[in-house]
Amino acid sequence: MKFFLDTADLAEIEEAASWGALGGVTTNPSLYARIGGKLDDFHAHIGRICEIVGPDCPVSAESVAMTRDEIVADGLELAAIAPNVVVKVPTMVEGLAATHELAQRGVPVNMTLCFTVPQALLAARAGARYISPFVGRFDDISDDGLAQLESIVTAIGNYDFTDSTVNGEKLEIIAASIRSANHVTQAALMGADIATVPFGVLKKMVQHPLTDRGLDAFMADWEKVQGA
Ligand SMILES: O=P(O)(O)OC[C@H]1O[C@](O)(CO)[C@@H](O)[C@@H]1O
Repeated sequence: MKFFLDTADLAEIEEAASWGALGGVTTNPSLYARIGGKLDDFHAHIGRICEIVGPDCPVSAESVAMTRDEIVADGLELAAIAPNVVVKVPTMVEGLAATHELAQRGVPVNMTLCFTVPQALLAARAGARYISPFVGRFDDISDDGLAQLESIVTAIGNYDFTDSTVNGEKLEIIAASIRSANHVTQAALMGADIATVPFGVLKKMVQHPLTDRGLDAFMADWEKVQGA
């Protein structure tokens, strides 16, 4: 499993990148609004993220257009920011058509707001590079987000999907809307390719009380050795 950071916050991205386990970044309009982002700085901000993570880490930037032609135009502009930009497109009819065209023009697409197996299969058929099923938002409405993710992982895994770009990259599933380290564990066990996690969850993934307790004991014993 690869880990993407789900944030538009440059300090969080810099910190997570320094840990050496960061595989990419996902942003969305809400995350950009959360850091006080301004419309006319959006492209430059995505460029800064791409620079921090380097060319091997995909950075998802979302189109906010609603028609296929506008999404394609938007997507081409976003893709021109840096070679590692992935255009995020909502799973809807106009989004499918735009994904198909963008992929054929060599632009990798991450289909977002994906909740069901039929949506995921259509996104895959349209040529998406990534599909982002949301886990936490199902939990928010008293449904089982992990069970929904598992259905999508199983259904997509029944076929051999590649995206529609020239090189035909393997389609990857991004477990999105992740709320806890346990979401990550379960997503990995069911074989999701990627988890995109908020920085708070990434920090929790490193922690365990037995690690803390063991470290305290080792440090205390080492003090004894030094005093002997
Ligand atoms: O439910 P949340 O925590 O807002 O997460 C929404 C998800 O949507 C995405 O835009 C999907 O890629 C991610 O950025 C995020 O994981």
